[in-house]
Amino acid sequence: MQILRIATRKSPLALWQSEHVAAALRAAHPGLEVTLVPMSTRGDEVLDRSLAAIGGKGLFLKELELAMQRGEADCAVHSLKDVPMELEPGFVLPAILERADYADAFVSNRYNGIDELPQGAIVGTASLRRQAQLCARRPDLVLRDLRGNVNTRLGKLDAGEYDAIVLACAGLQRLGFDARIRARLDSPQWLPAPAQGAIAIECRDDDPATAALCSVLDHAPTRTCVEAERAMNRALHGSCHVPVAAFAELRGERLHLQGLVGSAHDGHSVRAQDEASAQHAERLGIAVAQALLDQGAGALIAAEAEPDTGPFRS
Ligand SMILES: NCc1[nH]cc(CCC(=O)O)c1CC(=O)O
Repeated sequence: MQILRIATRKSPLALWQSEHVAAALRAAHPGLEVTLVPMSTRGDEVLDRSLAAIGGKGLFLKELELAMQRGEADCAVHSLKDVPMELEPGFVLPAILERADYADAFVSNRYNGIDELPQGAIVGTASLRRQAQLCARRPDLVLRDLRGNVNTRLGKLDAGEYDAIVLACAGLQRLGFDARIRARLDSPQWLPAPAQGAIAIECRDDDPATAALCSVLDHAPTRTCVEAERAMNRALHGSCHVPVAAFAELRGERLHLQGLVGSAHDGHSVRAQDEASAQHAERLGIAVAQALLDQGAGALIAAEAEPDTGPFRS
């Protein structure tokens, strides 16, 4: 019998996503045995310092990629929004699964949305992208760092450390916390991280057998959308510690992309949007990035990109 070993982080969300992929692969390939290889990564262990400061890029992937190189696992499952814009050489993404809810969630035990928060309320998020959008909408809010996995973050909210927090709807829904979503923060007023809500499978590029097994889970419309979002982020230099948001959607044959670059400090932000044929996803991403740069996005990114300035990612 053929066996496929999936390397995964150990957080509840990572395990859920890997189990989800394992079940889909078993259903697609009767007779295939699929097992999980849970691993710790540096990104999971370092919770007290800014991830950006310790070299944010790919922190959650490195150990899983080493396991694939050592032959201890065949593939790895990731939240695509945590995957660097430039994949490590020697690796490919044979499948990007159909996107779940792309939106951010407003979570609070007392308030129903951002506009209901009292003056000076404390909102927790480690994401510069979320901080920038909060600050643009409500400059009076006090933004506080919030780290840890989804369960940990909800625990800190419940302990009274924050009036509200912002998380991804997809992660909450996957873990059964739908009922905690008090408001969906939706486009066009609020934009998600590039590729938020999409799960990707990674494998070695010299392992076509694994790639072929995984590729049955690929969802072409999702791939098209996230290609545009990631191309935009890449063109902006998009490491993960800049406040960049992007959301693409297909309307028939046309692909629409909205992008935002903001400041987590003064609420200043620039936005752009454009559309193209679905075949030109990458070109569309680059065009929207250029439109953002034309409006001064470069200075916003440079201002946030100094080492040690702060938290990371979305
Ligand atoms: N930054 C961590 C992370 N990576 C992916 C998700 C959610 C699931 C997804 O976007 O697919 C989360 C949690 C969050 O942002 O609330």
